[in-house]
Amino acid sequence: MLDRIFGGGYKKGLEKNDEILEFLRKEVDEHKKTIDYENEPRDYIDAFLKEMHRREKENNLEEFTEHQLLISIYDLFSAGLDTTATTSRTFILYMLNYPEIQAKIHSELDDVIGRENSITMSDQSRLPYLNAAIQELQRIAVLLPLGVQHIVLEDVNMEGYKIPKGTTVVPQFQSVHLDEELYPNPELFDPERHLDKNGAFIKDDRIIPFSLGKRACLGESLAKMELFLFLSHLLQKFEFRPEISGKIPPIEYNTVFLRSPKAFKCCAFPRN
Ligand code: HEM
Repeated sequence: MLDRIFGGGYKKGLEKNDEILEFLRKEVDEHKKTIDYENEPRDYIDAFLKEMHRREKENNLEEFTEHQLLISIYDLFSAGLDTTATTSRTFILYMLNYPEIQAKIHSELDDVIGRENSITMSDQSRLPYLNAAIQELQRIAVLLPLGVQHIVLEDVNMEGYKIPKGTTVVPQFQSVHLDEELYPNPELFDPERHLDKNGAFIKDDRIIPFSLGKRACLGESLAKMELFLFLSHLLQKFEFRPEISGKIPPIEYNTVFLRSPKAFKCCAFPRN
């Protein structure tokens, strides 16, 4: 039935799913052969296997099963890879469309870090313009326009609306991120929105790309670190220009689960 709706895509999806799980199963089997239960875990799989091992002795595995291990690795990769990669791709697209902003980030990086020094998280507070550009990116990109569905556990009254227990709710980040009362001319990429008159970075708690609450993104701090380190290093080393001079790729998205820029080409020139 689902295949008739999705034109064969559902079956193919399930097959791909099995291939990924098989790949992960082999990794777990390799770990089982080489793990040293007495020593520090080498990685997440070791840590999980160690906990399984400890619980096996107590006959209390609960959710620490091998299936759960496979699914949680799958979750971490599927939630963690495309999200940061797509956000980075969106950033490059904006740099092509806003060369004057790219030039400002270049100049801040040159002044504060230089072109040869490696950038670490301890440099973050010294790069207010870059932080403002990343916050603006996460506002305007609206990476997950439909968030993740949740079910209301009890009756809720919200600003006069009654949401009965059991209702499925779908957060819409764009209703805040692109609200023109909060962000005049919301489609304009403008890092200056997030700087005070002295050029200091202002953190904006209304921008919530990682959602809120108990089920908010598990990888938020990792993702923020990744974005800062990837994007700062990319712009420290490269200048991004359109593939054909003057032909700037338009800001257009494909939206499935993620809002992802349509494929575009560009050139990365080393900044020597
Ligand atoms: C720019 C990067 C990212 C964005 C914008 C993002 C955004 C989100 C959002 C909106 C949710 C749904 C929260 C909810 O249900 O209300 C979520 C869930 C989740 N994210 Fe991320 N994410 C990013 C990167 C990552 C990374 C790097 C990881 C891990 C390596 C990760 C792991 C997860 C996991 C495991 C969940 C499910 C949490 C749960 O249901 O309890 N994410 N993320």
